[in-house]
Amino acid sequence: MTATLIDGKAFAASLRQRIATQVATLKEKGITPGLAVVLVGEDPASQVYVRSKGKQTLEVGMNSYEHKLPEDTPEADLLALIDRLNNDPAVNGILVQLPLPRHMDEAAVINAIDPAKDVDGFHILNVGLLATGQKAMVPCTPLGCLMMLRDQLGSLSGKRAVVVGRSNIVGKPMAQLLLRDSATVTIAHSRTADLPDLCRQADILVAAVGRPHFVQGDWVKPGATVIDVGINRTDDGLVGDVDFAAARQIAGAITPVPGGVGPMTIACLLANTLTATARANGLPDPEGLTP
Ligand SMILES: Nc1nc2c(c(=O)[nH]1)N[C@@H](CN(C=O)c1ccc(C(=O)N[C@@H](CCC(=O)O)C(=O)O)cc1)CN2
Repeated sequence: MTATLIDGKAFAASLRQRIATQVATLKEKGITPGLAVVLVGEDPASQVYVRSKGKQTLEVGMNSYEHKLPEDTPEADLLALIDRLNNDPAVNGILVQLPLPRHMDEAAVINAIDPAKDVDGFHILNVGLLATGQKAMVPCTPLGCLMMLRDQLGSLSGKRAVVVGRSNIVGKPMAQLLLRDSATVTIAHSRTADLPDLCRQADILVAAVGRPHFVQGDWVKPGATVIDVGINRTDDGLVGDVDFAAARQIAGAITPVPGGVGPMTIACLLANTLTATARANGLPDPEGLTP
């Protein structure tokens, strides 16, 4: 038996459709959500992502503001731009595309963003709110994974989840979200002892280590749901962190790369922008877009 494919591209398209409907309702009230995306430098992948973000923002009816700065921009100039965006009432969401050039202090830049406009959910305040189970802005990639998991499995309560990867952007917030849904969560990484054995106990296996085909097929528990967050450019093209061909023979359901988690990242960015806009205007959180 081969696993069910979790189609992130289709899921993201239907999520964007729901967001567009809710944006139209807001616009009837005279409110148009605005998302500002800042790109520093010319990293080719980042340029593609920023272009997609701008295009999809406009497609759902929001205003898009793009700021492209040269690679050698002084950090002070970036911080001054963030300050302007923090104080601009037309801007509800601010995102600084990562990675930043090496001369910049990523944490200082992220923490300069107004937490209420931090649609990436990377600000230290949002990290703390999520960790303590309070209303936060939630990082887009883990939020997208959670939506797909809930859709696939219904309740996550009592499931054993293993998250392979401990990054601030994916691994740690993913674990927080799974825990919030009452899964039993282990965060593992490349130095975890007996990692294959640990993964074989997982009903939900999330791979976010950034190493091509790191998770082998025989690490997967029969019937498990496998979420592959990896985006690795190799000579064989774009591949995930999971050996997809082998894992799909054993898993119950699995996300492909490309076409799995990736498209959900941008759809959830739009969802977060809508949420930030609603909160800024004293409205209830939009239906089905927050954890
Ligand atoms: N400020 C941020 N920076 C970065 C984030 C982020 O969430 N916030 N995440 C990644 C890059 N990223 C969005 O910015 C992103 C990555 C991948 C995709 C995607 O749709 N991938 C496609 C394949 C596209 C391709 O060919 O490259 C897929 O998986 O199907 C969207 C967004 C790092 N930086």
